[in-house]
Amino acid sequence: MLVKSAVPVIGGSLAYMHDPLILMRQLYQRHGPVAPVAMAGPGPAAFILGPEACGAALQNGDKAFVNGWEALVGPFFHRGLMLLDGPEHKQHRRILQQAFTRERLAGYTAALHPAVMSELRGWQAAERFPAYTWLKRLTLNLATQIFMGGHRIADPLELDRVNRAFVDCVQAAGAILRVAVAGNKWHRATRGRATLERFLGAHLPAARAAGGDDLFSVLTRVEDEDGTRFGDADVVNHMIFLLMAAHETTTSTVSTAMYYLGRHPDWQDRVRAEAAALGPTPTVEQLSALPDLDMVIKECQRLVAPVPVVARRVVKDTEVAGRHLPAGTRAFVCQQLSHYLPELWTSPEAFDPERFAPQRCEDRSHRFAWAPFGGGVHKCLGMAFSNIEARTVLAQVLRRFRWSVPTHYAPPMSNVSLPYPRDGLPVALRPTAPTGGGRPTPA
Ligand code: HEM
Repeated sequence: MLVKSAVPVIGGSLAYMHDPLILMRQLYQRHGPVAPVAMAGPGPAAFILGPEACGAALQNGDKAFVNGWEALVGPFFHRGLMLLDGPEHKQHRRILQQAFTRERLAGYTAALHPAVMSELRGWQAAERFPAYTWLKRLTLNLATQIFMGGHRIADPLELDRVNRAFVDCVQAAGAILRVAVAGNKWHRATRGRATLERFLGAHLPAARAAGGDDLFSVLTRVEDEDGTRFGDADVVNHMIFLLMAAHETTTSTVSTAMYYLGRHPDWQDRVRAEAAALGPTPTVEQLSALPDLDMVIKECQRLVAPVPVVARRVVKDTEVAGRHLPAGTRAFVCQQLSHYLPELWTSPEAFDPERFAPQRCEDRSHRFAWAPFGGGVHKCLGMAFSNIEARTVLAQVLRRFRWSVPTHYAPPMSNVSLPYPRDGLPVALRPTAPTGGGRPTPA
């Protein structure tokens, strides 16, 4: 029986929050690719470990798995694409894909440049510049501009309220107390979700009429090959989920890159040279052809996967890697462990972007050796957009600043929901061309 040999009850959740990688390694050593684990929540739970088992669960050959996100983020990201299953998921994905074509990407990218430039004007040289805190603010403001059309639809005060409501929804995903009690995270998120629904609902007719290139406008008119479009409620639900899916993950990638580039000035100089060769408003094609930056970003997503685990629920008895998984099991697919397995990667703890170079291709050691964007029918729909956004932000930061972190500094990570540096990632930030200093105060 799966739960019998589980690590002590609540042990799994606490051990995960302490250090997910240590927990995954221990379970893999003790149990192999399917490990029972006691995680907070109803019913038995198992970690799916190693590339073979992760691949099998993600590809879901016998349709035994459905998404398991509802209990974790469901109330606030209700009916987002990742929370749908079966034919309904397939149909919504088909329509949503039309919002992420190469042509649309070019439109979003053109809007990204001025927005990033304007955000970076607030960055100033400092000995302890909290890079993560500022990146988070930057990507949130980018989402408001690129996704919602920004100041076209609302004044800055209203947009601030919307941003706060959105942050409240995201924070509830990691709440320990998962019921609303006046003033707690769950309560704030419940109000936040209502604010977002009201805001987007009120602006939807204008977004439809505007026919603009921002994601909100685009979602009101995209259709699949049969001409099926989203209803108003679906547009709102997808917008709220997309804001969440895009924000934390891209922030994590860029912040991890700032950390490792701060520790490795040789790599920082290499990628700065690539960024410097770009014009101020590079196209999607130009941003896609930056081999050093590409390797750095992949390496950062390997070392700190923005989504270390994806959640599934077993709906009929099945087998993974020869191990029985009964219906009702909550399955956590741990792609982060695969990123550190010594049988797949040379010196997996080391920052070594060239492992992705054509002559080494360590990521091809197994189809699921490197899987920060998941796999199967739920594979990330925003992968291309996120790559362009991360490259745009990093290229602009590299052109304006150089930075470093102390030799033995490693950021203390929070793993309550998606991983982030609890100390805001302080870096010593200097302009590439000296223009004076100042002490930053993020809002
Ligand atoms: C570094 C950045 C990102 C990472 C690492 C990431 C990772 C992931 C992962 C692992 C999944 C699969 C979840 C599952 O299988 O249950 C996923 C799904 C998804 N992501 Fe991303 N994501 C990123 C950025 C984005 C962005 C920028 C967007 C949108 C603009 C986005 C939109 C989505 C959507 C819509 C899904 C659901 C796909 C489906 O269920 O069919 N993601 N993402």
